[in-house]
Amino acid sequence: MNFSLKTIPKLGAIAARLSARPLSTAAQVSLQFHSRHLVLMIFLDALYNKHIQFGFCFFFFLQNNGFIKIVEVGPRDGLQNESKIVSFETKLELINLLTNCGLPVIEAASFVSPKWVPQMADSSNIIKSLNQSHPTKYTSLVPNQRGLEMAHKAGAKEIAIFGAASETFSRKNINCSIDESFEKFEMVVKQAKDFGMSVRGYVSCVVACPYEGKISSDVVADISARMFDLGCYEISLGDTIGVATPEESRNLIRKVSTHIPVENLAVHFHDTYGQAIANIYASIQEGIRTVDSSVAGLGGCPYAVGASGNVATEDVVYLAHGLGFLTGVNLEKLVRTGSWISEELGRPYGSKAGQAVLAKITSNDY
Ligand SMILES: CC(C)(COP(=O)([O-])OP(=O)([O-])OC[C@H]1O[C@@H](n2cnc3c(N)ncnc32)[C@H](O)[C@@H]1OP(=O)([O-])[O-])[C@@H](O)C(=O)NCCC(=O)NCCSC(=O)C[C@@](C)(O)CC(=O)[O-]
Repeated sequence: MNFSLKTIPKLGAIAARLSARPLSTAAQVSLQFHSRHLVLMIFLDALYNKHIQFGFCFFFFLQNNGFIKIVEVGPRDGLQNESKIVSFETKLELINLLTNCGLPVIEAASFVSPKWVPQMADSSNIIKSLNQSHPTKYTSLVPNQRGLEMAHKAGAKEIAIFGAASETFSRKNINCSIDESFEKFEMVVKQAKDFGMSVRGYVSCVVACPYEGKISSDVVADISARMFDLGCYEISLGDTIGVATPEESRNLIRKVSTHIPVENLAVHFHDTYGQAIANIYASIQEGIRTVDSSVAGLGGCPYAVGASGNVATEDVVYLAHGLGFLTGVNLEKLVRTGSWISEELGRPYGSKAGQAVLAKITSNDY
């Protein structure tokens, strides 16, 4: 391999990250500008020179350190709370635009009761209209057997079950106790696996509940472990009402990751108190590499009054790229998508990074 003056600081940066030390300023700058090319260059170089072991090490590094997987929840979590019904065409256009931005996972639908969440009533048609063999994975919420059957019939390849660490929230959200929800989930996960689907799991109210207040991290760890043991490949920790602070997020991840490997955890922060980006930064420092977010910061949970939208995907992408991680997401396309859907919904554009990039795009200075 040819080492150049350009590659040395970048390799130093990788080594620094591997040894969990902070990046030097020079390395941060060089990573921000060259990381995509560097990744490709090192990997191809390793293969070309038959440095197979090095190639595998690097691939392992990429899998575990260099890539932040963003789970875009805008079309589901973002839209489910909109009071005016969003047309099928607009939803589909949104999902297709997000796919075109390079997002690896998009939560596109929700097979829940249309009486409870009318906005998601067209989920079957949405899933039927998506190309399920596209590299972007499309996932859907499923609360019970009925929802699973509908998702399967529509052609869904992945579902997400959703429970809570609060008894009251569980009853308000899915009309059953935590234990009853696990009885349903057990059957849903088993049948989903028989259908060849993969299953993600959500735990809501991981820091606090809108009805019960503070939630113990021991309870969260226990519920998350129960869900993981059912066969979910990933557990997303939901700060449903967006009250967490970075220290609380850090402590929570430390606690839950004593039960579940950190690679199988995701974070899902709402931004009610403007702490979501700080919480994600703390989570990344604790080893989290999967982050849920919503384009333009859309959203809110219908059963958590006052909770604001998810952290904006644009802000997460800007943070991740700034830290030298890859996301596979084209920020400019994402910003155009975020600005478009905000206009469609008649809302102000809810991403700080998005607003800044948009100002540059429109002044031709990007
Ligand atoms: C779970 C249920 C269905 C129980 O609702 P239920 O009323 O107890 O259910 P049921 O079995 O008695 O059925 C009642 C009616 O709903 C129908 N039904 C039953 N199931 C389905 C289904 N899957 N799809 C379509 N229809 C369904 C069923 O057929 C029946 O219809 P009817 O006979 O009256 O005409 C209901 O409580 C529900 O739909 N809840 C959904 C709540 C929801 O979507 N919340 C928002 C998502 S969670 C969230 O946002 C948090 C998260 C994930 O983002 C993470 C975070 O931020 O914390």
